[in-house]
Amino acid sequence: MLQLTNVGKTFNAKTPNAKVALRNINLTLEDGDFVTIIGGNGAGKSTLFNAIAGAFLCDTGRIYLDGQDYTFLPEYKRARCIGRLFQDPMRSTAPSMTIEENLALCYQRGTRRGFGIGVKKSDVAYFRDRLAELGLGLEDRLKTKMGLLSGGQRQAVTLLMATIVTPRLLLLDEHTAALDPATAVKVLEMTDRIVKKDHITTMMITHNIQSALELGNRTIMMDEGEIILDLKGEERENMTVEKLIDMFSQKRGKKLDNDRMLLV
Ligand SMILES: Nc1ncnc2c1ncn2[C@@H]1O[C@H](COP(=O)(O)OP(=O)(O)OP(=O)(O)O)[C@@H](O)[C@H]1O
Repeated sequence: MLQLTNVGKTFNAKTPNAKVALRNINLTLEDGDFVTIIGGNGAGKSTLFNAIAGAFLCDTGRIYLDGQDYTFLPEYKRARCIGRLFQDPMRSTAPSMTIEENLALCYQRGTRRGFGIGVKKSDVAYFRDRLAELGLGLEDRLKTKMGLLSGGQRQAVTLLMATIVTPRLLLLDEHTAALDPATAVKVLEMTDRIVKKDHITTMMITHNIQSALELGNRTIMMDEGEIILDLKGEERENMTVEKLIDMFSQKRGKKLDNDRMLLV
């Protein structure tokens, strides 16, 4: 379970450039919740992920994951339990290392077998099986360097790397936004399959409102550092993109503004 209480963050505090990026965020996720997150430009979505992952310490509030207080834990320690994917698939991988070496690094980190890029023979069969599940034929390319893969293939392997040891929390920051539409659909299907199979508590930022309403079991909308809508159950099932945009305008007295947002 993830719990955020009164989390706040202001960048450049006490300067003319002060920017309140998170305002008093209160949020509880149950185990296995899959929450999609939408919001306009600068709403605070990535900052929320940075706060949870420990890219900086928050000014106020506390963060708990599975009962452990993460508030002051350094980022590298949180990374042992929090998987994170970014828009750029290369960000979390070593391009000059092979698929199996990249997977081995993540697998070893989880099982505390020490570091180094040695790949255990006994693990190779497991990697092959997990890669086969992706349905991209990558199980026969274990020795291919990550840098030679297409964007979609890389993101699929990155997803596997982040989940090869089941994380307590998975943060997906527009992880399909840089892919062509057909590949994005494939990677989203993979994501859904893995998250459901391993019952992973997941948060996914997306600029596609339709897929935000279709994937997962809950949708949060942010604006100006606040959570302004939290949809689940029947209300979410009956929600449409048009209704959501209307709700935003009514609540905030302005139009939803995101140059990358897909409104249809
Ligand atoms: N390191 C930083 N220093 C100063 N301001 C920052 C920093 N990181 C984020 N901000 C500001 O905080 C606000 C929230 O940014 P954030 O990146 O979280 O928005 P977002 O919802 O992810 O937006 P987008 O969809 O445009 O990526 C923005 O005004 C942004 O300029």
